[in-house]
Amino acid sequence: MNLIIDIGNTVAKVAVFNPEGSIIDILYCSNKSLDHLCEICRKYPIKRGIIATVIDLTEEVERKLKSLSIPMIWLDHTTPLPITILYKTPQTLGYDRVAGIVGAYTEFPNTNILVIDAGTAITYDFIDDKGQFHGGNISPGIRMRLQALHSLTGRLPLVDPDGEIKALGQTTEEAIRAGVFKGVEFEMLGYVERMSIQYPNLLVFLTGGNDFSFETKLKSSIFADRFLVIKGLNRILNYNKWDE
Ligand SMILES: Nc1ncnc2c1ncn2[C@@H]1O[C@H](COP(=O)(O)OP(=O)(O)O)[C@@H](O)[C@H]1O
Ligand SMILES: CC(C)(COP(=O)(O)O)[C@@H](O)C(=O)NCCC(=O)O
Ligand SMILES: [K+]
Repeated sequence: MNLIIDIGNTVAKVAVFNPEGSIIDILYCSNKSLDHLCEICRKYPIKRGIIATVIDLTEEVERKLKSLSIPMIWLDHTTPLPITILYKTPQTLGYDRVAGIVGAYTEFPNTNILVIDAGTAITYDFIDDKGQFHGGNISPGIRMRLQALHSLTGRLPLVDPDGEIKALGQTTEEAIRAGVFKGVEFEMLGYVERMSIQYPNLLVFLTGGNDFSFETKLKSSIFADRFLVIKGLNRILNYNKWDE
């Protein structure tokens, strides 16, 4: 079994994959403590693992990871990948972005793909049908936008993301929630429409912890897969198998 650890800015995902590449278990953990790590390692016969992080690890997490008795890959810009990275600063590129792209390209090789990862931040990443990752863009996530409207203004409240999303708000709360969610939706659809013109056979993946319900025509051409990043990490781990 493979142990996959994806540490994001909000939450860590700890998953177990079987040799056939199916997810056997996945737990959401604190990215400050990896509180479920020991539990999942006791429960399954883990043979090897991979970890990708976009934050500096706490001492507690470092200690827990170093205490694992299995070989671990610490994904960085030197790790061999099944794709080509054309990004000009691979050493600062987020490993969750790399993993998401690998996950998508593994599922649909030789295809132009846009991966949208709506997490703490929202990332838009493009890989071409030759397996070359061209780069992408970074945009504030849902909670970040709600937080910014509250923190960076005098009177706006901190609005909960859960609630009705109207086309046009008629209260302050509705106006903020609609402004954030519709803003994200139109931003995403703008990327999809613009890139679909440049790459007619473009496939679009939507992943990340935020839930979206698209009410527009493009909904059909978007593959939603919450587990794209961990699937990509599993692919990278298997691509670097050393005990064969
Ligand atoms: N169980 C959860 N824990 C934390 N955030 C969650 C959860 N489920 C959904 N979210 C939302 O998704 C965002 C985190 O997205 P995700 O991609 O899972 O995390 P990260 O950005 O840390 O990789 C949060 O900002 C929050 O809006
Ligand atoms: C853009 C991100 C913050 C997204 O992380 P997440 O929202 O998944 O926590 C992360 O990919 C990151 O820290 N990137 C480093 C900068 C770059 O990718 O160029
Ligand atoms: K993420």
